[in-house]
This record gives sequence, C-alpha cells and structure tokens, in this order.
Amino acid sequence: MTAMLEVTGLGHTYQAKDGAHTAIADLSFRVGAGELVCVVGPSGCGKSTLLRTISGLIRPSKGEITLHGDEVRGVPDDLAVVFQDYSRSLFPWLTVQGNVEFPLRRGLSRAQRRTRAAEALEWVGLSAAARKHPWQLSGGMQQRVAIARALAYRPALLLMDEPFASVDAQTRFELEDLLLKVRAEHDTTVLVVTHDIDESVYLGDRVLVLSGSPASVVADLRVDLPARRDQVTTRESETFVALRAEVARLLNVGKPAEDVADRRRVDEHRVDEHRADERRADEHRAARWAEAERAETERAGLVAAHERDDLFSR
Ligand SMILES: Nc1ncnc2c1ncn2[C@@H]1O[C@H](COP(=O)(O)OP(=O)(O)OP(=O)(O)O)[C@@H](O)[C@H]1O
Repeated sequence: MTAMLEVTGLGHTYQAKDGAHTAIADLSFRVGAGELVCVVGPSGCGKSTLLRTISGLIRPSKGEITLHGDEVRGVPDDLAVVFQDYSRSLFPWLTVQGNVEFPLRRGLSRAQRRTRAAEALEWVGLSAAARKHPWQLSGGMQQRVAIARALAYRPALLLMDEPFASVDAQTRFELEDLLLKVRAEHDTTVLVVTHDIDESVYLGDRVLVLSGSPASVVADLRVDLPARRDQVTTRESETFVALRAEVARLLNVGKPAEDVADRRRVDEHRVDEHRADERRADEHRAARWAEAERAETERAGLVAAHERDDLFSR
C-alpha cells in the first residue's frame, strides 16, 4: 500500500519558561492510502503535539513528515482536521450549509460549493438541517456538521483529535458508525487520536499505541476484524476482546496515578497550547477567508471591467 503519510524519526521539544520539555522522543510510522489508523496513548504523552506537527501548525524539532511524498512545511492544503470541540469550531453566524461551504471558498465556484456542501451533508444525514444554525442543533449533529465540513473539502488526509469525546455514549456509537460508513464509501485516509481503547479497536485498521511522555511507538497492532463492523456483535467477538485487552496491557491501564504536581503541570501546558492552537487555526482560516474575498473582489472587478469594455466596444 502506498504511504499517504510518513512520519520518520519525529521528535519535538517545547521550550517553556521552566525549561525544555520533550513531548515526543522518536516516532516513526506510515499510514497507507485509504487506511484508518487510531492513535492511543496515556494522557499527556504527546498525541496532540503529534497532530499539530502533522497538520503543520508547529514545526517539529527533529525528523520528517511527508504527505504523499511532499514534506509538510506549514498547513497542507489537502488536509482537514476535526477537533473535539465542535461548538467552537463551527461559526455560529453561518448556517449549516454556510459552515460546510466555508473552507471551499478558495478555488471553487459558488455552484460547485453548493453541490459539494449538499453532498457532504447528505453523507452525514443532515440534508434537512442545511438552513439551520449550529446552535439549533444537538451536540452530535454539530459534530456531524464538523465532519461534513471536513469531508466536503475532500482532503487527502483527515485528522481527528478526540472527535467523539464530547458527546453521549449513544451518539458516540452513531458517529463511529458514520465515520466507518463514510470512510468505506469514499476511501478516505484517516488518523484518529482517541483516549477510548474500545473505540480505537472498533474503528481502526491499525492501532498505534504510544508510550508515556515523551512519546514513542510501543506497538503497531493490526486489527483483524471484518471491514463491516457492528456495535454489538463486533464488540462481543473474541478478536475484539483480545485486542482491547492487549491495548490496555500495553498502556499499562490500572497502574497507580501519576504524581499530582506533574499532572497539574501537564494540564496547565495543555490549556495554553489549546488556546494557541485555536488562535492559529482561526488566523489560518481568516487568512484563507481574506484571500478568497480578495480573489472574489478581483474577479468581480474583472467581470465588471469586461462588461464595461464590451459596452464601450459595441
Ligand atoms: N507549549 C508547551 N510547552 C511546554 N510543554 C508542553 C507544551 N505543550 C504541551 N506540552 C507538554 O508536552 C507533553 C505532551 O502534550 P500533548 O498535549 O501533546 O499530550 P496529549 O497526549 O495530547 O495529552 P492528552 O491525551 O491529555 O490530550 C505534555 O507533557 C505537556 O505538558
């Protein structure tokens, strides 16, 4: 299978006020085109840092990341990210349709944007909600909108950071099945970070188990379950039960809780880091928006100029 994503010898050290902190030691793995790979690891081990480096939001201290052969330097155009916090990633002043169309403003005509958004909303079962605003929808529906928005963009790689962590258990199951359906129908390459061991086995073709901080790959497990999965029978199957036990064993689940002061330090960094990420993602979005606006104004100006010339030459 051709590698869509290749991470080689990746390491990242943050320079903080209280000294340097190595979040990722040495990570290497590949994700083939059309694969769905889940990443699990202890809290604070560097999963978000990994996603940030892949999405080009931060430059790793060492190693290399390539997306279909090209080194990632800055946010790649053919990559979409779905974050956990749907309520903050959708624009409340835009309709569902407007939110899904938003990242398509660059390079696509209005009609193409409409078609793509309508298609993506149909994939996630939200055609009827196209004219509503995000705040008129349930949490699960809002996360479907976030997924539709990512899919409408037709990314080569879809990154998902704890995408179903903020919804109730039943909605989580529905969204997991939705992801499997969409992925099977559209052959999308997906990398999902999750804290949920069962979810990693249920969704993945492979589960990448990371060590505690600084992260390295402890195991790269192939999930030998049929492609068609079912929330009841799959989870009861021997293979599923054995795999989830293996992942739990590798994660050393049940070990004594880490030192409280250490935990607090991790949490403080995380709050700062998430704020910075959101700001950067916003800036990136705003820059694209401004560029699209500029292009559209220019285009409108050109059309007007042509029309004027036409008029004068008649
Ligand atoms: N800006 C920063 N400066 C210093 N250290 C940081 C910074 N951001 C993150 N860290 C540290 O790097 C390590 C990895 O953080 P990261 O958020 O990537 O972990 P994570 O696995 O995603 O955590 P969780 O599973 O709890 O979401 C943690 O020890 C964290 O405290």
